[in-house]
Amino acid sequence: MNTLLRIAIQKSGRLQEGSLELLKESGLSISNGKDQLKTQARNFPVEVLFLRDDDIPQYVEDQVADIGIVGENVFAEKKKDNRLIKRLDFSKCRLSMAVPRGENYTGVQWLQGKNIATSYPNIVKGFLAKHNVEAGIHEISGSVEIAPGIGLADAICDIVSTGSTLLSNGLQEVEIVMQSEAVIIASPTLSPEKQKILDKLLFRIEAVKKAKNSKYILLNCPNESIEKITQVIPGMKSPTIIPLTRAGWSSLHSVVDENDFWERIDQLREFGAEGILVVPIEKMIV
Ligand SMILES: Nc1ncnc2c1ncn2[C@@H]1O[C@H](COP(=O)(O)OP(=O)(O)OP(=O)(O)O)[C@@H](O)[C@H]1O
Ligand SMILES: O=P(O)(O)OC[C@H]1O[C@H](OP(=O)(O)OP(=O)(O)O)[C@H](O)[C@@H]1O
Ligand SMILES: [Mg+2]
Repeated sequence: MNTLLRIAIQKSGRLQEGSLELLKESGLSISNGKDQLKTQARNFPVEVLFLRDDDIPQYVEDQVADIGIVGENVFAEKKKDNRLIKRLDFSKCRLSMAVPRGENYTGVQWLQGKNIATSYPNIVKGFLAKHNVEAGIHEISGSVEIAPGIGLADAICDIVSTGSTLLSNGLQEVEIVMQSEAVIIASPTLSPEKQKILDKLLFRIEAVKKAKNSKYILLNCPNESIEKITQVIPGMKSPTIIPLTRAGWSSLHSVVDENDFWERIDQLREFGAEGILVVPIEKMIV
């Protein structure tokens, strides 16, 4: 029988779309019917399991799944026998402490002797121990932000992204406990056949991730600026230079990092670049 790598992803929720999109952009042809909990890629030796995200670390530890995509917060909370093998740049959020607005929060010591509602008791325990604070932990599985308002707790520790849930529940964020994003976790041991499939998949994922963080850039510039512009956008090896029919001018093609994109554009314009075109890159193999 042919070996299949089993990948567990969230059935529905905040991670589902990003996880499926990543696998599809990596060239895997996957059909996901509404109530389908298991499917095999048509063109790659992979089987996808659709599960509750909280259960994924256990499935990976038990080797029911070989790898899984979860939030780093869930990986840290569950403390299962999993390896974190790749950060994926989506579902970015933070796990934060929040207290009712209007409370005079003076620092972590404020939490001493208080009650904290959270779905992440292990992470909160670790945070409190690190700061030598003793507090009660009230574990609830959802709608955590409601807890102070109904007298269930003095503070909460939950996921924050835009902060709008905190705002609409009259809470203020006071401590960032951890930053999180979607990650790939793997069981500690994989057979050589499965490891080979995983390596192939990780290579593709890296190409997709790099492409998302980069843009292809084309511009026209006077020949005397080529050297300076090359220093600003060196590209993968070096830019491509194509002479224009207009004497003394060239077209320069390169790759630019999404993160410092606007800064680079300003520098390029200073050096006389004109007709700048910026286009997305679909895959990038270095
Ligand atoms: N507002 C947000 N912005 C960005 N990422 C988020 C946000 N909320 C949650 N996440 C990330 O997505 C993960 C899944 O969140 P979701 O709310 O879908 O979980 P859930 O309700 O526990 O789902 P399930 O039904 O699978 O148990 C979280 O563990 C976190 O890493
Ligand atoms: O800072 P914000 O942008 O408001 O996001 C934070 C909220 O997002 C998540 O809940 P979600 O909306 O996924 O609903 P859930 O309670 O069903 O998990 C999380 O549990 C927070 O409540
Ligand atoms: Mg869950």
